[in-house]
Amino acid sequence: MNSTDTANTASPETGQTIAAPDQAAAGEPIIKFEKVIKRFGDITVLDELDFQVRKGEKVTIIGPSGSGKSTVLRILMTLETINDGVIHVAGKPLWHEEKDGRLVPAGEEHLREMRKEMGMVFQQFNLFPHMTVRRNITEAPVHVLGLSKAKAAERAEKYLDLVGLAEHADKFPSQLSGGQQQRVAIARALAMRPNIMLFDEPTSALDPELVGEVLNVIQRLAGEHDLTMLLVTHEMQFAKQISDRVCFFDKGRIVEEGPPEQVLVAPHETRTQEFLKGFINPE
Ligand SMILES: Nc1ncnc2c1ncn2[C@@H]1O[C@H](COP(=O)(O)OP(=O)(O)OP(=O)(O)O)[C@@H](O)[C@H]1O
Repeated sequence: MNSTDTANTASPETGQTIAAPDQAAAGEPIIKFEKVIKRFGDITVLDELDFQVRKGEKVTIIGPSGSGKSTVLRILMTLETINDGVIHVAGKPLWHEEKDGRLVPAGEEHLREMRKEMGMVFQQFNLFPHMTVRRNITEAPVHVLGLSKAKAAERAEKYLDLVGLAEHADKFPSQLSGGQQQRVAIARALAMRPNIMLFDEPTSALDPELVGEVLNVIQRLAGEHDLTMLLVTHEMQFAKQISDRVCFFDKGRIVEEGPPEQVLVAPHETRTQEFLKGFINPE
């Protein structure tokens, strides 16, 4: 199928036929959710979600517990499937692939390729405890990207330096503070050179005095013009500083979105106003 063709597609889970959008047209957003439905049992977590992120944009998702924020990131990272709808990442369907001119549910190889677009930083760091910091960072570049050990080690050094941990390469995660572990996790994600970085409440497992060092690293990354960032956080002041756009999620839909000065400081929607009452005003 060329870039102007359209085709009918089967939903990855239901097999239902859905219309396929145009591929990779110029100026397309790097992330595009179209009428995405995600259910866990009887609960509809994403309810026909339409959501887009442009290349290089820094977008923060806020919202009450259970509103589907983490699910959006986990679906992008292919850790959760979708029940219906279509997602495009970098102009390609994420959960579908082309076969004989039709979009069909994606196979493992397609998902593996698509994952290379994204790096994710989790709440709980998720480092390999039995590997040194260096090995945590070189593992995927060697085994997934096929880099030589020497090249991967060079990369690890570069990104450890970026997160201010160059001298800790030979330590094990248990020898580091939570803030340092999270910075290693950021270096590990960056070492795959993703176009998109996903952050899922990266500071919520940290003691308050360790939050700043992680936010500083993320803030520095936000200065990277080409890196697209999608961040779930409850750090409203931080969201205000780094975001081009803030999306307020509730019950699997975007209730309000716009520049941080609007959504976080002078929200239009009552639900956004109610939610933000629980936080210190980020003005
Ligand atoms: N693997 C799963 N199995 C069953 N239910 C799940 C699963 N993952 C998430 N859920 C449910 O989906 C809903 C949305 O979860 P999600 O983690 O996306 O919310 P969230 O907005 O990120 O919330 P929080 O701020 O508490 O992390 C919740 O009701 C949650 O219990």
